[in-house]
Amino acid sequence: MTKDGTYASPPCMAAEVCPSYFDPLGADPEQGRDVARWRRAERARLAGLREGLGQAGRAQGSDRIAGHLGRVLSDRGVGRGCVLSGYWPIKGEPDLRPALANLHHAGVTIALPVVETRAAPLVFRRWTPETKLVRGDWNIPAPPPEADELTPETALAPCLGWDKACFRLGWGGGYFDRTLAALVPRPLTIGIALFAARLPTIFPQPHDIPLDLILTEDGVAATSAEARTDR
Ligand SMILES: Nc1nc2c(c(=O)[nH]1)N(C=O)[C@@H](CNc1ccc(C(=O)N[C@@H](CCC(=O)O)C(=O)O)cc1)CN2
Ligand SMILES: Nc1ncnc2c1ncn2[C@@H]1O[C@H](COP(=O)(O)OP(=O)(O)OP(=O)(O)O)[C@@H](O)[C@H]1O
Repeated sequence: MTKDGTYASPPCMAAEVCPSYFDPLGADPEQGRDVARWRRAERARLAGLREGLGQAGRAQGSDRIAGHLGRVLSDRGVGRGCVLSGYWPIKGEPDLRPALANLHHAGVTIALPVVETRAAPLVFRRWTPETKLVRGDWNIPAPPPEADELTPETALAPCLGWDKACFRLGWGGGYFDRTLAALVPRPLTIGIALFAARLPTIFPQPHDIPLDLILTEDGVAATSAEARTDR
C-alpha cells in the first residue's frame, strides 16, 4: 500500500473467487484421501520397480549416484567441518554407505536420522564407521541414544518417487516433511532417487515441502530453482 492509502497494483480478488486459494489448511479433505490412496499404490509400484533391478542393478545405480554426489557436494562447498545427514539404506534404497565413510574420512561430520518419537520431526545423531548401530523404529538401524545429536546443514533424503518440482514421495510417515518444517535454517536437501522413479507429479499437499535438488544415477535430475523459473 502507498502512503496515500491506495494500492500500487490492483488488489488480487482470487481469494473471493475461491476462498481456499490462499489458505494452506483449506485443502479438500476428499481430495487429500484420494491422493493418500494413490500414493500408497505408487509406493508399492515403485518399491517393486527397485526390487526388479536385482542386487547388481541396484549396486550399479548406487555407485553412479555416489559419483555424482561427490561432485554436487564439492560444488556446493560441503566439505571438512560440515555436518551432513545420510541414511542407512532399507528396502532397496540406493546404498551410499561407502560414500558416507569416505566423507567421514575427508572430515565431514556424518549424522543419521532417528525416529525417536512417532509422528514428530526426526532427530539426527552422529555416525562414524565405528558406531555400533541399534535397531530403531521400523527396524531401521540408527545410532544409539548416547551418540551426539547434530543439526545437519545438508541432508540426503531417500526418495521412492520424485517429481520435477523436487517433491519427494517417501515411505509415508511424513518424517522428512515434519523435519524440514521444524528446522531453521532449513538444510540443503538432496533427494536420492532412481531416474525411473520420476512421477509427473506427486500431487503436492499442503504439508509437502520440496527438496532443493534430486540426484539420480543420471546426475542432477531436478532443482528447486529450476522449478521456480519453469512457472
Ligand atoms: N533408510 C531410511 N531411513 C530413514 C528414512 C527413510 O526413508 N529411509 N526416513 C524417512 O523419513 C525416516 C523413517 N521413516 C519412516 C517412514 C514410515 C514409517 C512407517 O511406519 N510407515 C508405515 C506407514 C505410515 C502411513 O502410511 O501412515 C508403514 O509402512 O507401516 C516408519 C519410518 C528415518 N530414517
Ligand atoms: N509438517 C507436518 N505436520 C503434521 N503432519 C505432517 C507433516 N508433514 C507430513 N505430515 C503427515 O504425514 C503423512 C504422510 O505424509 P507423506 O505422504 O508426505 O509421507 P512421505 O513424505 O512419503 O514419508 P517419509 O518422509 O516418512 O518418508 C501426511 O498424511 C501428513 O498427515
